[in-house]
Amino acid sequence: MPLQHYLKQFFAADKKYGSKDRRHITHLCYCYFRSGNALQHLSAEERIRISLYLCSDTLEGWTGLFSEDWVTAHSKEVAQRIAFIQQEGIAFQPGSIFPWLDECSPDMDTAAFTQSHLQQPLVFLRIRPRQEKQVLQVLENNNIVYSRPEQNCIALAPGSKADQLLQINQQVVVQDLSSQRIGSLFTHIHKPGTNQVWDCCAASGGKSILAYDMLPDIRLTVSDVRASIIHNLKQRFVEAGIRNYQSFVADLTSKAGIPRSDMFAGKFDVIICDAPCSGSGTWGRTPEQLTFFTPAQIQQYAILQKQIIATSATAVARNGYFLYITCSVFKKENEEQLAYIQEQTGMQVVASGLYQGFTERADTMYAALFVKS
Ligand SMILES: C[S@@+](CC[C@H](N)C(=O)[O-])C[C@H]1O[C@@H](n2cnc3c(N)ncnc32)[C@H](O)[C@@H]1O
Repeated sequence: MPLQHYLKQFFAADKKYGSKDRRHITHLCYCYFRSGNALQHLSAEERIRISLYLCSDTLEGWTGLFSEDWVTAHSKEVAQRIAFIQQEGIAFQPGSIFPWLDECSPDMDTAAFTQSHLQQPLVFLRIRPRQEKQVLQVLENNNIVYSRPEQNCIALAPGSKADQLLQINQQVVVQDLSSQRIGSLFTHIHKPGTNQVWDCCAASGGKSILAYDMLPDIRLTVSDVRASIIHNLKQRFVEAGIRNYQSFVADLTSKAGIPRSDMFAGKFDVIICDAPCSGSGTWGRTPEQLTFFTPAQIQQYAILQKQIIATSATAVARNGYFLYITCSVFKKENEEQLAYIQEQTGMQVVASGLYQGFTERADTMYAALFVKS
């Protein structure tokens, strides 16, 4: 169970905690998990205290937990906070926060990646076409502090109220920076006429809305193994103004899972395969995974991904495109799947790479775009 849901249930079951208590307990639990596997030799209390020191940009409200020299030495820079606690004799190796570095994509800056878990990622919004002026006006009128890492991207501090002031899905979509950058791969797609696009692991449609906003003349088909998430997608599409699309529920581990699979062969100009994965590029948002993840899961995901690829890739039309995406940092789910797709389908790589969002307090993702010439 995600920590967020666990805490919600915990607070609902015991009403004695006021809103400030809930906020503080939540913060301490998240700090505790952010240190991953690095401070496991300490007692829980001490681990919470040291993690709090490492993860906080400011000790305001918490100074009573630390001696005066610790408070004075506290820096805004994570690297300096790490250096200080090491100098104080606490055995802390940032590399142990995330102990599966050998499994990671070779291109990754592993030192920066492990350290990034000590900081909560930002919230990113994607401005939808023709909404920029109104969106910026709302942010300015409400004195919201933001930055723009990309023309259509708004980066906000966690807990910012901006999403309550804007029309979500209509004016902006909540979408991580790396997902937004993956959208630029759609600029490689050149095809006259209608683009038949199948988002085959659609969840609530984040990538579908991105494709809708970026590809001209698009006809969407969406599916997922979970009926409940397709229900959410339909609601979201209403808000996003997407009307003409087909949807169905399908388990793509085998062709038998697709209704009328014979109708699908070679039908789609673009297939988006945003596959189920370990999510290891997003653990800055769910740091409890650093404690509960077991490496055997990497292989399980890799098998599931291969099955989904094998089923969905047969539906790519001649001169069509296949976009494989994960939010994982593991090479078994990324580069090794690229090799598998090439080998199994003969499709050619147009572009591929790891989107190292952790350098900008965003998620890390992998994408590979193929063409079937
Ligand atoms: C990474 S999420 C997709 C996120 C989505 N594209 C977005 O942008 O919001 C992967 C999705 O794959 C779905 N999935 C898992 N196993 C599947 C299977 N066997 N067949 C089809 N979809 C599956 C999950 O239900 C999940 O919604």
